[in-house]
Amino acid sequence: MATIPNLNSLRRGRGRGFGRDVSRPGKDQVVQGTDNDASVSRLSAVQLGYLDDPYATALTPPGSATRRLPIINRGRAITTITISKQRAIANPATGTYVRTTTIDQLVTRFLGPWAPDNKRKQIISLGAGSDTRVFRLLSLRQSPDFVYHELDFAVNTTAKIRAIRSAPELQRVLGIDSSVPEKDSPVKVSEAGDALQSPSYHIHPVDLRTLSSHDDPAKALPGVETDLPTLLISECCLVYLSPVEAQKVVLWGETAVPLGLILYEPIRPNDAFGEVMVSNLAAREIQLQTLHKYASLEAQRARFRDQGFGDGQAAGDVEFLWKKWVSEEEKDRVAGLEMLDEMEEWELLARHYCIAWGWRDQDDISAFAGWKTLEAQQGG
Ligand SMILES: C[S@@+](CC[C@H](N)C(=O)[O-])C[C@H]1O[C@@H](n2cnc3c(N)ncnc32)[C@H](O)[C@@H]1O
Repeated sequence: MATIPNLNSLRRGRGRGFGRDVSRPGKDQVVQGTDNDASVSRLSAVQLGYLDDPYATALTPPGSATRRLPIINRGRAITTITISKQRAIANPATGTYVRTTTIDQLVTRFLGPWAPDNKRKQIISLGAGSDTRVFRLLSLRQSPDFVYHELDFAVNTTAKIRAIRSAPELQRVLGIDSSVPEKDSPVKVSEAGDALQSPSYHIHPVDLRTLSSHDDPAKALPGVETDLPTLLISECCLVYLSPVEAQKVVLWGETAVPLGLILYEPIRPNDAFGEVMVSNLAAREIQLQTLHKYASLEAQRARFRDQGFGDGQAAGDVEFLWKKWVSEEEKDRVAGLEMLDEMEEWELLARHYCIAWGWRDQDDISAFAGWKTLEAQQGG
């Protein structure tokens, strides 16, 4: 089986004082474990035909595959509880159909159609966990016109690199050829097995809370280029940081301009469904630290304005995105996959998750031009 060369030549962050993972046992372990929810839900959605993702199996821990409820496959969710007739599904990590396809659309428009002379772009995925997006993108674009960085705690980056080492389909996408001597391979893995570097894809073991102590992203994260149009993605990640820490991560990202930001987060914690969602999470010792501060679509948009995005911000909850961004043909296809008899429940659930996106073009660079025509939701 092909393996990734384990070269000692890659210097890791440890001991060099930059953006390294200094995570703490206990609370951090619970947060790190939320990636498992995300990967299991992704695999469930793939196995049932919601998503076409040939990399989901390889990146889901063996033996953890479970079939999720239909409303979770279509939308997203967490542990089930009964409030009168309604169940608050509250899984902090589930990225499935609506969220995945919506973020895919934003990412595709940011990258633009592939062309040999495309200006390179950069994507930084915060708390990427076992996400498969980079593999899907690399397999679609003949010659990558982007560089993709994934950041997460070392325990999760190590697990991901281990999965890559044992999955030929992932290695093929990265251009790893087992017949090529290690020293000539374009893919380098750190001695500890927690960092990976290649021309188009980097995995960094880093605690996001340490990033803001470094002004220079290129020094904090090897391979980050500060002159490329850059998109930060947080799929249910910044919500685990305190509001101040989360803001510092975005401000840190500003040093690479122009900057775009996509957030996928729960909202509306103060109605009956939201309260149960919060208490379900608390039972798992999970606290979504920014949830009450950014509790509505309007609060999410204000968050972007406060962070200097001005008018370049928009948001929609999952119910809106399903209605407006998914074609009728695709809705019919998805509707035929599973019986969904909990329509009210689905809508309730879908109103409690949102995607917010913001962009800051500079000097008329049009990296985010494709976002400006997308329909966003008005109101709170
Ligand atoms: C709910 S999972 C989402 C994973 C992935 N973004 C997805 O949607 O499939 C949250 C991820 O954020 C990571 N995370 C949370 N806080 C972090 C921090 N301070 N530093 C690095 N990673 C963090 C967790 O380890 C976990 O992998």
